Amino acid sequence: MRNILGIGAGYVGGPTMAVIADQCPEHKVTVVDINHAKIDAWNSDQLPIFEPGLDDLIQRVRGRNLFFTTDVEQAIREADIIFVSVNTPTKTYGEGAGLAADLQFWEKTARQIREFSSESKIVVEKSTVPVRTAVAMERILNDKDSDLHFDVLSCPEFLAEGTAIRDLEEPDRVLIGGRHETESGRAAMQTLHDIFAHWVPPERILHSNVWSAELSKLASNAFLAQRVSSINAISAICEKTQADISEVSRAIGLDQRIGSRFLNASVGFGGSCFKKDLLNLVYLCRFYGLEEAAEYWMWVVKFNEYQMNRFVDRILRKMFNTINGKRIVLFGFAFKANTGDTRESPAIHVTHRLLEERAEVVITDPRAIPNARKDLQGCNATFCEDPYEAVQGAHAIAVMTEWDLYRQLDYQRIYDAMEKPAFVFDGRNILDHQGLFEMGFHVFPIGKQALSHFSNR
Ligand SMILES: NC(=O)C1=CN([C@@H]2O[C@H](COP(=O)(O)OP(=O)(O)OC[C@H]3O[C@@H](n4cnc5c(N)ncnc54)[C@H](O)[C@@H]3O)[C@@H](O)[C@H]2O)C=CC1
Ligand SMILES: O=C(O)[C@H]1O[C@H](OP(=O)(O)OP(=O)(O)OC[C@H]2O[C@@H](n3ccc(=O)[nH]c3=O)[C@H](O)[C@@H]2O)[C@H](O)[C@@H](O)[C@@H]1O
Repeated sequence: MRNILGIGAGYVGGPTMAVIADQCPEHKVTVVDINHAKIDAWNSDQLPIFEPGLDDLIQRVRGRNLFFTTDVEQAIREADIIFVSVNTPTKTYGEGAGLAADLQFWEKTARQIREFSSESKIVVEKSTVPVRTAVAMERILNDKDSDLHFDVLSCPEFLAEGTAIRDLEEPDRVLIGGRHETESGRAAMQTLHDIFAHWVPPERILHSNVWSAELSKLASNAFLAQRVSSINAISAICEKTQADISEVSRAIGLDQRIGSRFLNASVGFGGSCFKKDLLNLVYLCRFYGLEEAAEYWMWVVKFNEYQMNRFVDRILRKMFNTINGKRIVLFGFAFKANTGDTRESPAIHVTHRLLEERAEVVITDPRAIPNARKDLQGCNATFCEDPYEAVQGAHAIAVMTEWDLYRQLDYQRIYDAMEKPAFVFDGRNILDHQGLFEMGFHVFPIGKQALSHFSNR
């Protein structure tokens, strides 16, 4: 039996450690966090995050070989292997503000590990960190005055929210970056490999040097974000030319070199990581004097901002250049479906812009209203669980999140409840546009021809 510890009980730490506990019943897995309320929630029936399949998983393993605690000191003392999944947000102060990753939580964790350890341990970077962070960690951990030795491995996490449990149980790959050149480095990599080998086929467990593993994580998110910005750039030209983005996505996605996934045009990408990791990559490129590479990745972020603004500009233009006093209902506030997470959600930016135009903004979402309330503290938006109630007297609906629920609503009932002309701006292209148009709505999808009852004159 091994004692495995996870530090950080957030969107990554909680689900990741739960899957390890489930798949490795002979090991004891402990998860610690400095946030007491979060640990209390993990120990209750109201988990701190919503993720399909998570409740059942936690029921199965909690108290068996998975334990949540705030006792950092004891947990570190007992652990053989420590996975660190603390937050690494964009720095907001000093050198690199607005671009670089803020590693203060990571460094504090490393110092705690050193302080409370009386035996050598393996430390695994699960958090997304800048390339070469492991060197700093090794230097902090491997104090010259101590006989203890810490091997630092990079094992970046690739799960996506909303599908986290499936992604963890059936990963495309697990990446283990370590120091092949030393005996203890090789042994540490093998120990981590053996944990994942409980359920991940060996050909999907890749070994590399630490720097490649760290950089692969930033590169992977940069490519995914770039793909969304690329399809969104094509959506803009579709709207001008009567090409249809769904038809274009399908056509290009059938080329096996391109692939069909992740080609959905949208109001823009959100989530806690794409922008943060792109900015971090930009910072690193600049740090190494690669100005052109930095500019290249910066454009992915800039284009995403343009796409969100384009969406609001269109609402304004189509609603006769004024939305002052008009009730606009956002269908969805989460940054994607099947999560309550709203970090960097395009809905936040869209709400602020609509409020600047003095619209009356009403927000509905099946999971994200508690987070939306926090994001919009001090703003004049209202929240409404029931979409039918939200649309009473509304002038427009803007679909922000691709929840299935919104496909299944009774749109005739909604149309009847709204002011006329009634507008739909589908920021996710999930609704039946023709059907809505036939009911009387004026429909504005992304990257497709508008279906409007007004003549073009
Ligand atoms: N959210 C996601 O889908 C993914 C996130 N990542 C990366 O994983 C890392 C964590 O992300 P999230 O789980 O979303 O963050 P999160 O904010 O949900 O969770 C981080 C947790 O670490 C805790 N923490 C901070 N310092 C601590 C300390 N010294 N001791 C104990 N606990 C401490 C915080 O209280 C918080 O609960 C980030 O680097 C992120 O880039 C990677 C893949 C997916
Ligand atoms: O490092 C991370 O945090 C994670 O970031 C993303 O996962 P996540 O942000 O949870 O969700 P995605 O499914 O990637 O969606 C990100 C954003 O892009 C948008 N998106 C995605 C796909 C698409 O075709 N179109 C589109 O607009 C989504 O709506 C969402 O706002 C990556 O997919 C994960 O591999 C990675 O581990």
